[in-house]
Amino acid sequence: MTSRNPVPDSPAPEFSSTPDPAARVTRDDARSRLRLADTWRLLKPYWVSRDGRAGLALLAGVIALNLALVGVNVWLTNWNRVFYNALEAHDFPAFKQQLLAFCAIAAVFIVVSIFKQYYTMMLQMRWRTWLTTDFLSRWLDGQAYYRIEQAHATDNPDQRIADDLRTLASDSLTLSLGLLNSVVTLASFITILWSVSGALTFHLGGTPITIPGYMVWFAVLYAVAGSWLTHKVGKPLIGLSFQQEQREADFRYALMRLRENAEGVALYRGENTERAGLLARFGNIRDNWGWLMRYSRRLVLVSAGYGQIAIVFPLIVAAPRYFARELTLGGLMQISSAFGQVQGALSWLVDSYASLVSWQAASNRVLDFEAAIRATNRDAANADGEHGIRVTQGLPLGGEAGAPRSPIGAMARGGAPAVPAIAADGLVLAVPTAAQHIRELTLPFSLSIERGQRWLVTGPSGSGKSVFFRAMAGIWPYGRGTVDRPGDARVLFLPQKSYLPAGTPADALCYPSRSDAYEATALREVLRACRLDGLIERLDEVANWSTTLSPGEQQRMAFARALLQAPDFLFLDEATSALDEETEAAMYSLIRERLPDAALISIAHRSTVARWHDRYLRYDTRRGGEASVRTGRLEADAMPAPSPG
Ligand SMILES: Nc1ncnc2c1ncn2[C@@H]1O[C@H](COP(=O)(O)OP(=O)(O)OP(=O)(O)O)[C@@H](O)[C@H]1O
Repeated sequence: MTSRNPVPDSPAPEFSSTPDPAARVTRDDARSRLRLADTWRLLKPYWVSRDGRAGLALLAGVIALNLALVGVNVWLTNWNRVFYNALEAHDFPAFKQQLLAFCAIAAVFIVVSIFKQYYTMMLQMRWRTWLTTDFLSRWLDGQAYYRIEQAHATDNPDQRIADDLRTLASDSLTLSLGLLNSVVTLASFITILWSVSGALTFHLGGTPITIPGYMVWFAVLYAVAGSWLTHKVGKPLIGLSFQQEQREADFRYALMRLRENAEGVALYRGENTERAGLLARFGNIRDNWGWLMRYSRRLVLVSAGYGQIAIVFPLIVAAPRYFARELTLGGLMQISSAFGQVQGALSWLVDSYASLVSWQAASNRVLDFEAAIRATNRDAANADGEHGIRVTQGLPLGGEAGAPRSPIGAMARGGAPAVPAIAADGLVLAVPTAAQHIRELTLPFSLSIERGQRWLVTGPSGSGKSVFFRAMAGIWPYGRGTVDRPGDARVLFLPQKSYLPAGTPADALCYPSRSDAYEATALREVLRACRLDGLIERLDEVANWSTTLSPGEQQRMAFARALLQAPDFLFLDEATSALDEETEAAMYSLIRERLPDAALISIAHRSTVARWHDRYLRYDTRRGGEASVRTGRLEADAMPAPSPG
């Protein structure tokens, strides 16, 4: 039997088959660049916000604790000298005394470390909360989330909000506190090292040359060389890390889709195809990981080599003075310790490079996301009826009294409806196709939908009926023309696939309001009216209702929601397609009875729906592909026929 698993059980592959993605990303785009100015623009707003004041206070505390830790280190270095000198002098009482001193140093170190960690974590979460709230608002406001998906403007926004913002907040703090620590450590130890290292004198061409504080210069030289080399070797990792995150998110998304569509896959017995698809995505992760491994190997070679040499480097450099008996063993150990501190502080870049890489990659991903939100908002704001559908706010419903009712499709001069209505003027619907092009679905048409009217929308599958609904909802950006909507109207859309939010049936009925927005008796009543008696006792039961309820039950839930929320305009997109004819009639008669003043607009293929409507909007597809849209009065029980042309 052959296995369909495309990943062999052989030892780890060499990852050599794919081209080096680092070469690609470093060459072409911002994903791999160090974008410190842009990143700062991302980080700054929290610190000047209202919550930022508490954050600043916390930051001050954390900095103070960090400084205290540096102080403890200075204390420890001095202790080193005294302790080793006591050892060298075989001075047992001094040795015991220094052990006690060490206990005090260690106790202070432990307590300060605990609080530093605790408050740093607190600050990280405060900052992350602010960033997450801010980005969630930007993503949800103005329905940017919807337009981003339509335009495929960016990948995996969920991961950018959940993971990249977390990395950004926590690593920004860790890295900047580390940098601060390094600067303070450097300031504290450089004088110590300068004073204890003494001067080095050597002869160059017979001329004696003296370098004062020579250990300091060695430390600086060593750290600068190490940092330069690390940056040279490690820079491609930023782009690779960016891609790794993206591929991980793609894989997770594919797993989630399988979970959500478990029934469909199971019915098709699509496991093998799913496995192949999932493993292919995982293969992308592995490929990139291979390149990450290679570049990390080089980085570790540099940073580990650098760290190892740093252990003996000060001893070697100080050895001439020790063997010339200019230094005691304690002095040598103090020099070694102070050199370690200075060189360690100067090596912040080397030590933090791996974290810097993932921090910059996360920041670049958030910057990308931010740019996508901005671009989609800008496109929406720039929609002028010529380049995108313009949505305007028309007469409020309250302005209706005494206004003349317009005939079907009639518009007042200037394109605005004469009475409060949801109206389209010169509307051309389009859909995006490959490579930033759009395909127009319809010829221009105008119409006005007023309260109390009952429209049936028909036409061939794929002609653009649902797109028409989205345009009337004001969420469809592609096309031309204007959609005018009364600002105060309650408009409810029941899409083909009813949306049931996670939670209880009460949540689903009241959505998008909170579940306590309506009386429980009202909820029970609409459930009963929509023949969902079984849910009455389970109103507050949390379950995965979108997989538990049958499609017909879900459609009746949508009707119950409509009855409860009593909209002024009710759009039904094949909302009874899963119901038998008798139940369908019952649902429509409920709507007619209980919402007599509401405008009802239904998309339907079934002829039985026609009798509940008095007007029609019909798509007639032409040879060129675009559909012309006809409107008219509907005879009783008549489905509008396609036009002969
Ligand atoms: N987000 C989108 N991106 C690109 N094309 C889309 C998008 N949504 C819809 N389309 C395309 O627009 C066309 C019209 O789709 P629409 O869903 O409006 O058809 P419909 O008339 O409602 O069809 P049906 O009767 O089968 O439900 C189709 O060709 C569809 O593939």
